[in-house]
Amino acid sequence: MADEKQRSLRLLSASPFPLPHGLRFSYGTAGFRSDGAILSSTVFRAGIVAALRALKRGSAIGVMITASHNPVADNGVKIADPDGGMMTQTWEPFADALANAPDPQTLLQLVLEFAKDENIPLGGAQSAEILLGRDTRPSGEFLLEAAKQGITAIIGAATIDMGIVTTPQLHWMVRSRNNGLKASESDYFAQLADSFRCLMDLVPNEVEKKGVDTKLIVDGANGVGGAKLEVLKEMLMGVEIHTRNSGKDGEGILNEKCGADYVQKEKVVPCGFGSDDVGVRCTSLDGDADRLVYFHVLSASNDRIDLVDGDKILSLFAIFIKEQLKILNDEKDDGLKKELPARLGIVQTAYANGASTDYLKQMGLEVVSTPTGVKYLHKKASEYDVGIYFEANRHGTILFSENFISLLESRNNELASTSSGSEHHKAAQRLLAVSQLINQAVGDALSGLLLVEAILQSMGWSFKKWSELYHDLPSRQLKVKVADRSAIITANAETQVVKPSGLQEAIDMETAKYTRGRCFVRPSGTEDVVRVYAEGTTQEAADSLAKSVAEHVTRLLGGWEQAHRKKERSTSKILTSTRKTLCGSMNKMEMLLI
Ligand SMILES: CC(=O)N[C@H]1[C@@H](OP(=O)(O)O)O[C@H](CO)[C@@H](O)[C@@H]1O
Ligand SMILES: [Mg+2]
Repeated sequence: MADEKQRSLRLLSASPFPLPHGLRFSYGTAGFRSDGAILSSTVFRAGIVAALRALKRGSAIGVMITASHNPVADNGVKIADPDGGMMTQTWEPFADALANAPDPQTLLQLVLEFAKDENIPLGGAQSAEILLGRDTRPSGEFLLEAAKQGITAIIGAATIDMGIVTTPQLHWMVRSRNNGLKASESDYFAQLADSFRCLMDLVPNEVEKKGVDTKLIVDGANGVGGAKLEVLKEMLMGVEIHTRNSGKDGEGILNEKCGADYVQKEKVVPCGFGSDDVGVRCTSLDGDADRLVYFHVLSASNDRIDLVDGDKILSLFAIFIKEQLKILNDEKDDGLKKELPARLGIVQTAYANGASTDYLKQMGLEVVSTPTGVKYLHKKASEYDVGIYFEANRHGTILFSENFISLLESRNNELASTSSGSEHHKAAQRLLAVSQLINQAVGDALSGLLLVEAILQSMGWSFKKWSELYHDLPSRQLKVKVADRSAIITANAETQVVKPSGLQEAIDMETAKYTRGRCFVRPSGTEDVVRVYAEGTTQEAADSLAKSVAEHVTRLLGGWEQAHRKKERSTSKILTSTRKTLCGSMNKMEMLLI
């Protein structure tokens, strides 16, 4: 045992991936993210964190190499906890410290101290599994190897390479494996296809007779989602899926002028779509297929779209779930009044369009707000029997509590024997199918789009009807580059600035100039920018509110333009020299692998 421990420590201190000089890495909104060329040390160290987490929890942990909607040259790494959710925030400071340890000795010291504090057995007495996945980025292959080396530097930790997968697939696999369920990619596809079929079988006859448009064109962002959908669609009935920008045969560049982030932010058609698609239901995934937005191409003569974003997808899901719960608890059908208590909660962030929040509240739903990032929304949603969360950019899912599912299952069994085929029974079956279809680990564009399709067909809704549920308030998002975005500290789910002083007062003063104006600023967790969001009753109002607040941000935090340019120059020098070192390491590693 002592020898094993010695070996582990030797591996750690011989870290083959030096920290790029002068850079700092931070476990942001969705893990570490940066230029893929400078991430190997970070990914190696994230591998160590994942291995320690797996040993601590005695369960499988996930490591996903992706930078989602970012440009193709970027990459990132995030860790999935045993339940398939994001790694607990309490470990983020350790992940940050490890990622920035200046030399192997400090790295080793940090690992030893942390393992001691957390009672993590180092020495091989306990074993642990880490599931690894990556998206289609070219730097992914090398970074995956860096992660493997970090993981296996901790004796007892073993890697299982799941290959190229979507982020939600990897999270789903971790969750399923830890729940003792089948967890391969084909199991994932089978679960989605089965539960989708179940929902389609339950489409009311009168709606089916009327006929609903079944054609859907999917923009795969030239990423992993398009290719996976090609496989999945072969297993589906009742929906006619056409994929574009699926990234095969060098079709296009990842996320470039396509994908959910582009479509949602630019509000224009993605590349590969045009006049032939006017009036057809279209959807865009992002680069790692955990986001999705729907749209209609409005006219053959320009690139404008009618966008249905996360807020409206959330509203559609909320209407459907609320309706099924109502039917289930409705006395009329068979006199079998048995209340199935279900606390339904809707979780949004400050980026949710104000019109959506008003709409959901008018429907009598409980709506709460959290800071940006799935980790906050997911945690909040899990406090409900049924919690639906979405970011406006469409990161989200529906969570069902274990207690609710077990009550629902027994209710379903009871109804199957007493009133099979009744409306109560169908509602119970639909809710169970939704809980199987929608990814319980994390937001998932593939399962999300199948649920949207099934609900539209169940309710007999056209895209137009859905899109006209409510009218978004005009909004504008701006990015402001400042020398140090961490100088902004926010409170109240990021709607108020606490520091620097004077900024919130300036925002309040500008906002007061507009009817129904709303504006907030926060430092991005994934890009080196401060984000400004503004809403108003007209586009001009939203634009001008955002612009004037952006000027205050620059006034109070800027003035460091020069410093920023200096920083960029030195970063680009670092990047060039790191790329050279990296090529050396890659060659060395290839030799090692051979
Ligand atoms: C306004 C916005 O779109 N923010 C995005 C973006 O976070 P920022 O911290 O704002 O950079 O990336 C996150 C991870 O993908 C996503 O969760 C979030 O919604
Ligand atoms: Mg993503």
